Amino acid sequence: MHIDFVIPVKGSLSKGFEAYKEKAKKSCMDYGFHMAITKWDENVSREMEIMVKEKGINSFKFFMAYKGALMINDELLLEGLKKCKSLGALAMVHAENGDAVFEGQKRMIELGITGPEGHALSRPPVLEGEATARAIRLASFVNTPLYVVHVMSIDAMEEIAKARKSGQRVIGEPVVSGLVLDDSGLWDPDFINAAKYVMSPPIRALGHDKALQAALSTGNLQLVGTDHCAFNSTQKAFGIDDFRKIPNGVNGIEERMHLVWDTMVESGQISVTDYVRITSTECARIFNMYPRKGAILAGSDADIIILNPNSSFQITARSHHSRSDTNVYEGRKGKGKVEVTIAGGKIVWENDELKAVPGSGKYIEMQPFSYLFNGIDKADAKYLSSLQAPVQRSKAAS
Ligand SMILES: NC(=O)NCCC(=O)O
Ligand SMILES: [Zn+2]
Repeated sequence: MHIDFVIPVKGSLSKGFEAYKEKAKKSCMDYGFHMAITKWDENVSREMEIMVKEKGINSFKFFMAYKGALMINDELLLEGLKKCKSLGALAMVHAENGDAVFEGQKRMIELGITGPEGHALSRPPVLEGEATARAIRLASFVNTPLYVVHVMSIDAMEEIAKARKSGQRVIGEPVVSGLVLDDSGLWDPDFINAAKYVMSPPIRALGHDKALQAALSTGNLQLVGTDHCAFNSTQKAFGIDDFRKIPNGVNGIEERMHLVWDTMVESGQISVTDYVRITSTECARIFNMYPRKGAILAGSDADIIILNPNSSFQITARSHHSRSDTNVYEGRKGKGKVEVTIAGGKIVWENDELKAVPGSGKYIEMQPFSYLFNGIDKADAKYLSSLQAPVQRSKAAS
């Protein structure tokens, strides 16, 4: 199953939902949606309610970056966190300080750095760490769970680890690109090669990848996503003279299971059981689909992969199934290959051949109030009873 991000259409969540349902009609796999919240008014608040109560959406993404486009400020984030809490929906954040990124971009352009390396230089790890810390503190203030998407740096990961250690319900999701790549590709003299690595937060310098892997293996980060958002080289070339115009995003959906196995299990950093947890079970629990998804049990959906640890893979744009002409993992080889995929009890991938029928994927509704909300009401009640306020005072002037 895949959970995609819906962007509202002309500010309307319902229109966004319908547009994505339409696009998904050809889906070969089961799918669900997270919904982005990019502005705030009564209508958005009402529509969030409809999305949760009638449309099967139980998570909303707030962008703390992309100033002038998707970015929301702290006031809106607070409104969103409160609304999510009341609905039992999970608040997700794209955590970068958008105002500072804007400043960093101006700085790079003034220095004459207009190529893809300017993308990484304009939004360093400290800006990801700052926004992650801020979102965590605001979620703590509201007392609602928080999910940090595409954790790319040590700075952000350490904020999540610290909050979890203090007992806060924060989930940190690194993505495959952050786990297995470093930023050197952004300095490639060939623009198209360099531009394919542009995503946000940026792929970081060597060292962040290993630290994120370690955090996954110790449980400081909880699961691995992809943030799959592929653009071909023609689309990436929109930013040939200005890195700010390069569309953000990299591929990963086809590569995730192979690369996580090779990087985490084959290297001995995690067990096979942990591999199942960080690629499947944890996601199903967080988004309240367990045990329908994320488990092999009587009554579950029978979505299963058979991965041969002795078989090897090689990734290349020539043989991948994406329509994009580039692959950010080009040339990468490793151990552990998915040889068979079963969806809903039927074989949909075997002998390197896709047997899935377009349109056979079902929309999976996700219910609110996952396990992350257990006990939140009790903590709120405890907080209220601890206030010793309001103090009853006599109105008479002394
Ligand atoms: N990660 C990335 O660059 N994807 C595009 C949109 C987003 O920032 O989530
Ligand atoms: Zn994002």
